[in-house]
Amino acid sequence: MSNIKVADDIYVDDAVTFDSLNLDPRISQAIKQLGFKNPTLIQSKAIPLAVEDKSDIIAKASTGSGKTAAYLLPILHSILQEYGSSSSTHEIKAVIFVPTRELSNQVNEFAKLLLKFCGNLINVLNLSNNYNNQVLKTFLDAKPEILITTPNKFLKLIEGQEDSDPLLNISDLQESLRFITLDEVDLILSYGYQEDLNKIVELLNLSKLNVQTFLMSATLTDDITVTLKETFCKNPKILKLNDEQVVKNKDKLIQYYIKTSEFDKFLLIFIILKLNLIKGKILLFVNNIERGYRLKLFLEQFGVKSCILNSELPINSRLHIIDQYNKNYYNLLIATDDVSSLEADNEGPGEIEVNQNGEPKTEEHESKKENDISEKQITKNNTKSNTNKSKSDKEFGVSRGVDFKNVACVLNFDLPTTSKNYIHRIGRTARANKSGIALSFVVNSKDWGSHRQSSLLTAKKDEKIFARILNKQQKLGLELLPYKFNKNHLDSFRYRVEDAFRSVTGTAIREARIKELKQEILTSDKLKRHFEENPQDLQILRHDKDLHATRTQSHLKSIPNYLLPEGMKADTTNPTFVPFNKVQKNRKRHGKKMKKRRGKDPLKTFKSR
Ligand SMILES: Nc1ncnc2c1ncn2[C@@H]1O[C@H](COP(=O)(O)OP(=O)(O)OP(=O)(O)O)[C@@H](O)[C@H]1O
Repeated sequence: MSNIKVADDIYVDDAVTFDSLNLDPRISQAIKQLGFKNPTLIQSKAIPLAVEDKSDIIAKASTGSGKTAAYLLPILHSILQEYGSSSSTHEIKAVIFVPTRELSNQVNEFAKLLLKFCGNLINVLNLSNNYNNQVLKTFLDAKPEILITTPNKFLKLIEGQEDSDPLLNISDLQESLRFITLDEVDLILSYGYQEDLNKIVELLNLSKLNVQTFLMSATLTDDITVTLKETFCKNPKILKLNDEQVVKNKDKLIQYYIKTSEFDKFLLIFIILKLNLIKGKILLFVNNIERGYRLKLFLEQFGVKSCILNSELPINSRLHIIDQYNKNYYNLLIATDDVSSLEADNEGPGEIEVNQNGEPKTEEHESKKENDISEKQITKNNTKSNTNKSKSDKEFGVSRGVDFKNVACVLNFDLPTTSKNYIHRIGRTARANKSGIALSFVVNSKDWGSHRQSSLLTAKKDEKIFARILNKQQKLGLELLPYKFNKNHLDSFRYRVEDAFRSVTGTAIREARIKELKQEILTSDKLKRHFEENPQDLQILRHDKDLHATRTQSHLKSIPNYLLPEGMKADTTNPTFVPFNKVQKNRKRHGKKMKKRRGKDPLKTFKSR
């Protein structure tokens, strides 16, 4: 059996078996091997409609409800039915559009698992891999049955570019294409791919083709549905399976919040991590890349290891980080959920949009003269953090679609800028029958801007967004609880936290960012070939190494006994008491182990070819 995670019980449709769906036996065999016993609700509804009625499908179903298989299974089954046991000629039959490279990779991996027993009958090409034109041409000439791509990449292939002719021939495609999927369709649109999609539809002359479409998302507004329906579908079946499912899941996911000032977020995260208040793996979201490094460097001073994931890192590193996180190599992943690319909430009146800096746009904001000095400075800081945006990957996204495994807690260090994105972020935990918590820091409006270095533009609207989040969750019968802790403990740690925070200067952050980038580029490009040949070496390559961009203050790494809250203090009268910072001993042993391993570090022994 594969070690792939299975969907949460609440999504599974016990009344239907995979056998009753009469899928091709080669696929049924693969499904068995994945350990999937019954289809999920969205699968049991969508598959017969797609396979037997050949209907177009528009599906709105919760995160983690198995939407990927709901469109992949009918597509694979139909191609296999057409090919039978052999196919003399390969043809491009399906294009799966995704918003991000992370998702592209995930769909690719999943499709390959489903095709395990099909030999080379159906080939899949993941276009998020950076192939050069010659290699790409060779791959495309082999006519892989399924292309997984962002709309922009696909458009380049059919339109050609300044320096190259189109790599895909439109009339061939018009002849062969049978399926189009838009996965996480609303995100595809909010990533600015609408224009690309329009051009693709026009170039392919889609309305004249006999193509079956699948439009999938967890959050799909009626407006989007109407627009897409007209452009892509012919009499689609619309399946909406969200909200009741979320409600059923309410015992598994507990949502907390803490109202705080901006600086106290750093104090809180220090306490939560250093006092081990959350058990298990944490996926922490910040709203821009600079924040991620600031937090990493801040935590590093207390000996708290973390790993960074953002759009600036090369795609190979990003995929490797997600893979290692899923294999439990890291306890804390700091992911940048770049709010400038996030969509606005479509909640009717009071709807908000976000601008380049992640600042929610409102009429009031647009017209207001920004004459508040502190606000100007914060704007400058926040803008600076985005100046490298051109170098970052537009096709990056982790709050949507990515199947992070075993996340015990989603921690919104920075609150998202829309309630919709909140739903997507918290959907990364309490998956696959596991329970989880979501904890969100909400900045009090009155405190916003009072501490310039820790301030973030998007936090100015935290209370407004939070009200919307509460409202949306309440409609689903869910609640957000205040996270209870003793506020007096904050003050005893304030001095150390301020000290550590001061060391994380703008220069330190810039240096850390460059250092990590260089490290990751080296990892990504030069070592790619080495790792292809020696996959076992990948295990040694960790992404949570200290960046050491700040002055080291070793006294900060452990908490003196007198600062610990009652109950965590070492009981010197009791010889069996295990003190809070017992890890020191293990760390030594661990250190030895690492020393031994270091000899094998491919970064140190690798010779470029
Ligand atoms: N029938 C099934 N039985 C058990 N597990 C399943 C089944 N179908 C899919 N899964 C598993 O459920 C998990 C979630 O599936 P998937 O990623 O397709 O969900 P999703 O609806 O696309 O979620 P998101 O919107 O978060 O991307 C995956 O780990 C997948 O392997």
